[in-house]
Amino acid sequence: MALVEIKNLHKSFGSNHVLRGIDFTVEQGEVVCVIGPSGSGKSTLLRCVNLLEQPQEGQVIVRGEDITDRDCHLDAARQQIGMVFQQFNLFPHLTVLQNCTVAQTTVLKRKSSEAARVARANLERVGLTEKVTAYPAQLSGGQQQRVAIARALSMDPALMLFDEPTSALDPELVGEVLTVMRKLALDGMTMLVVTHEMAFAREVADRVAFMDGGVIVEQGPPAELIGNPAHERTRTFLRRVLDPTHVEPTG
Ligand SMILES: Nc1ncnc2c1ncn2[C@@H]1O[C@H](COP(=O)(O)OP(=O)(O)OP(=O)(O)O)[C@@H](O)[C@H]1O
Repeated sequence: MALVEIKNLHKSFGSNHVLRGIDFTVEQGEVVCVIGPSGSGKSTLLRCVNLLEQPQEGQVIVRGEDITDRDCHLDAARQQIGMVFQQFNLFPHLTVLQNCTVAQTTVLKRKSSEAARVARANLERVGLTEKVTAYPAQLSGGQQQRVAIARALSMDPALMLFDEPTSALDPELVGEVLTVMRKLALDGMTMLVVTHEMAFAREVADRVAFMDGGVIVEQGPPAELIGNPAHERTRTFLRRVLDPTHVEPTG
């Protein structure tokens, strides 16, 4: 059984039909990167998987449970899914450690000593042990994003969603976040990653999906999808992102 199964997912905002029937699975331990042009619906797809958005049609099934079902226990379903956003969304008035313990104590009802132990272990995983008492404003963007990753990991998710986790970072800080993500992938974490970092997709992903116009146009192993895409839409997109100086011929 796939860890996540998405069936015929549709999502509209008013008359804007953003997701137009997505069928997609993520297997346990798999790293899947979703690439595609701006506005193609990548973030909306992740937000539907995490139920930050309610799809109008279709199902998201996590470990056999349909989390779009009204009777599903939403909090329990969400706990299985960690999400890292483009903006780090840390609480500015809480320390690094507190940012990583607050949901553990309030949502999972862990004792504060246990929450702190789990948080420290995850801060060590992202290389930030020495920053536990710092506040977000005292950290670089790359460090803040690594705290956001440690915070999500501290909830013991079955699946981690990443929505363009390096897009808000200065270029010199991108590498440290990708290194942490690469390590998680090697540790066997199941990850669904929306990214423009093609080198990461090529080197780390087990599978890459190209999304355009609210559908998955094609998907496959990175060498195939990036190296030898079947669809012209994919080739056009890849030409643009792999060679930003490329100018499409007009007329
Ligand atoms: N909460 C919302 N309300 C209204 N429209 C929305 C909302 N969220 C997304 N949209 C619209 O849905 C479409 C797809 O947006 P989405 O952010 O999913 O695309 P994307 O592929 O992630 O783009 P980008 O790479 O620029 O982040 C856009 O037209 C966007 O304006």
